[in-house]
Amino acid sequence: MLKFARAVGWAVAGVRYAVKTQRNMKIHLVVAVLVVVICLFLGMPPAELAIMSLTIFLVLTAEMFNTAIEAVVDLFTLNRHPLARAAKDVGAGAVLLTAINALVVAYLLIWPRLAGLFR
Ligand SMILES: Nc1ncnc2c1ncn2[C@@H]1O[C@H](COP(=O)(O)OP(=O)(O)OP(=O)(O)O)[C@@H](O)[C@H]1O
Repeated sequence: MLKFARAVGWAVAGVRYAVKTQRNMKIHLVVAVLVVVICLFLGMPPAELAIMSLTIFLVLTAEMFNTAIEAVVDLFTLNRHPLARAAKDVGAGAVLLTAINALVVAYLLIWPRLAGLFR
């Protein structure tokens, strides 16, 4: 049990590191809170809230992996190297894909409800 608690502590430290050091992670978190508030305000049903939750955590998780990749690359070399660039670019590309997915989901689930408010 103590071992599990310690592992959770290290995992939380990882999230704190990403939030502290990554400007994008802070932006993702602010946007996530705003989106959750909007979804609750719009009275979104549970199934759609679950999709929003998955979408939000997908972006945050991708940013965490991207941060880990950047740290490992920088640990390995601070010199310019095509493979270092590829690793960082691919990590950033993964975050971009999850962000595009988030836009699609927001367009499908939030936009119609918001538009409905002004009709
Ligand atoms: N060692 C390297 N060799 C070659 N290209 C690199 C290297 N480090 C970074 N780059 C290039 O610069 C880009 C930005 O790298 P950087 O480490 O500044 O990441 P970042 O996306 O700005 O991260 P952060 O969110 O921490 O600012 C990378 O996507 C990559 O194209």
